[in-house]
Amino acid sequence: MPPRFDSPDTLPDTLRGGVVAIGNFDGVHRGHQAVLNAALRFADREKRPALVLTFEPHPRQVFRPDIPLFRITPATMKAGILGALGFDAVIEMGFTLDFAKLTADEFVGSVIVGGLAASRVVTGFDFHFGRHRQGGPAYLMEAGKNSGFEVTLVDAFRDADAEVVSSTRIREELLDGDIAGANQLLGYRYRITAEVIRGKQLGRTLGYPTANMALPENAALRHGIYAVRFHRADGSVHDGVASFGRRPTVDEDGVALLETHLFDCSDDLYGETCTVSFCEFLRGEEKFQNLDALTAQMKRDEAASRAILSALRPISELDRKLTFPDRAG
Ligand SMILES: Cc1cc2nc3c(=O)[nH]c(=O)nc-3n(C[C@H](O)[C@H](O)[C@H](O)COP(=O)(O)O)c2cc1C
Ligand SMILES: Nc1ncnc2c1ncn2[C@@H]1O[C@H](COP(=O)(O)OP(=O)(O)O)[C@@H](O)[C@H]1O
Repeated sequence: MPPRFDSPDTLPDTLRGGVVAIGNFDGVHRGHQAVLNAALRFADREKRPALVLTFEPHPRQVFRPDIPLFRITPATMKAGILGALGFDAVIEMGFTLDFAKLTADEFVGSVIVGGLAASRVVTGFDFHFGRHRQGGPAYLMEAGKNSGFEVTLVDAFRDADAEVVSSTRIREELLDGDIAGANQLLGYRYRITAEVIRGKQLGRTLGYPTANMALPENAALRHGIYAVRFHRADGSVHDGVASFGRRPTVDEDGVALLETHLFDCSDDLYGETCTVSFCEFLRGEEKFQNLDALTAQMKRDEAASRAILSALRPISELDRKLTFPDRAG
């Protein structure tokens, strides 16, 4: 995890004067990675620290608090992924309605020049900042000339079908259960981090103990069964099969839970913060007539998941670092 700051004003001198990628980067998807990798290359070439300036909470949550935003990458996960990409620090600038009132000039003066003393700013083609989104790409280029920092604007990144990769598309695919599609756009396997909580203690009696996690209420992931890799706090990785949903067979009106059965672990996981990497969608959630029918299906799910996971390969260098940390090197 790289160091995280809540304001550029608290940066140590060693991290000032860097190459700074600016954006919300929810998901850190392939489009974001095009911007982020450009910043990393410049930082490497120019022997300067590589930083990300992002905003917390997500500005959309501040402007539209009535519409809960499903974050693909909450702040801590985002910082972890940025660290895996190679960034030296992440600045998670507090975003408030007052902060949003800064003019583009004030933002450049107090944040880019004052706080960060940026040598170069790298953003996407459509990044706007300052009151009423008044500062766009042309404004930023001009400000860079006047204030002495370089500006790099990175074009929209498109997938193989020439469609722009976006967080909105990824949210739609997660809701559809198209994990393979979402993973392709992310450039790594979609992951969720949460604490393991207690459930009904029924799983163990079925021969399928499951590590239960509560997800945010608005987690827009399709209910169903998934082949997953499970990352424990000690860094160990375990293959497993997970169910996300309301468990209609055993729980009439329960809340949706993510429950993972690990194939090769019998430890007590309660209270541990763990991460689940989603590798493939197996089937939708069903209501079974009895527990025998459910466990018979769970056995088939386990077999399907084992077959998929035994042949699983990284889809990128980033995915190798995140999903296959034990096979690094
Ligand atoms: C591989 C797998 C598949 C599952 N499929 C279903 C399902 O289709 N329908 C359902 O109601 N519950 C399903 N479940 C959830 C089980 O009902 C649940 O894990 C079990 O009741 C244990 O609950 P507990 O962890 O609270 O003890 C599934 C769980 C696993 C691990
Ligand atoms: N192979 C395993 N996979 C998942 N959890 C396991 C495993 N072996 C032991 N456990 C432990 O058992 C708990 C799950 O047992 P279970 O009977 O399903 O209870 P609960 O309803 O609280 O989830 C997990 O939270 C974990 O602490």
